[in-house]
Amino acid sequence: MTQQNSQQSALKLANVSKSFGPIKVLQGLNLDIRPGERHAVIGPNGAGKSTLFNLISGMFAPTSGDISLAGNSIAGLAPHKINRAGLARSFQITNIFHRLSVFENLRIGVLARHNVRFGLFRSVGRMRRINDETAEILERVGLQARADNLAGDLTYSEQRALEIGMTLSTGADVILLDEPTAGMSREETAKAADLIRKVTEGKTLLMVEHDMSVVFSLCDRVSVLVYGSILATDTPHGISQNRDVQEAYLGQEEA
Ligand SMILES: Nc1ncnc2c1ncn2[C@@H]1O[C@H](COP(=O)(O)OP(=O)(O)OP(=O)(O)O)[C@@H](O)[C@H]1O
Repeated sequence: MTQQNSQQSALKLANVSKSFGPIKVLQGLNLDIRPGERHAVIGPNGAGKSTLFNLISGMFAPTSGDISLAGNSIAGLAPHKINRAGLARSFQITNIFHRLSVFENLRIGVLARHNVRFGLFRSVGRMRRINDETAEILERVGLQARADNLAGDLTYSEQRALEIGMTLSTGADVILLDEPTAGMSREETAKAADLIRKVTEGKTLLMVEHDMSVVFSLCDRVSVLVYGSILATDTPHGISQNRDVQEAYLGQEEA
């Protein structure tokens, strides 16, 4: 394994542990995500994947250890501060504003990026710039035809695309996606994987994903989380050949 210092990491977790009272959910977890890579975290149910994402995005503070973004510690910061520092997360449970239009949903992130509060457009020029940037994200996630529809009226997979657009709209360099293809048909899954590949170009992606076809087609590296720590990190092919992983996780499916 190559050792990298935190300067070379887009996101780094060093010896991170998290307990809820007596329950140790994560223990001595190390993870080093390189700039520009697409990285999946896989693991059995209850392994701690959601807890891991909650720590990175600031929903919980780690009990011990450090989390850094491009070399700067973010451990224990509030979610909006972590977002400002350059990390955006989409949620496993759809987290969009159903009564706002698709365009308005995307504009929220763009406004936040420019530090503008609702209704306080100070100039026509600024408003135009914000609307132009929103339109660009709308196009990137393929929802132009739905711009004026209420987000609540979109199909499920369109809502997931909107969610991805919302993570992009804040301008973050590091994107966390929590099971972005959960609940999709095979065809929708393939489309979603293509979309994720396209929109994360030049960004760093960390995703929790159960669908191994998505992991294999999309990700540069995979980390396997078992019982609250990382069992292995490798290329998808390396992971599929790893005996420890087969025994702990994949083996169950291949048996
Ligand atoms: N707030 C909490 N208080 C107590 N225990 C918790 C809390 N949050 C999570 N846990 C426990 O931590 C363990 C890991 O949960 P977590 O949701 O992180 O796993 P996961 O890998 O995301 O699982 P799944 O794939 O089923 O979503 C579980 O045993 C869960 O019961």
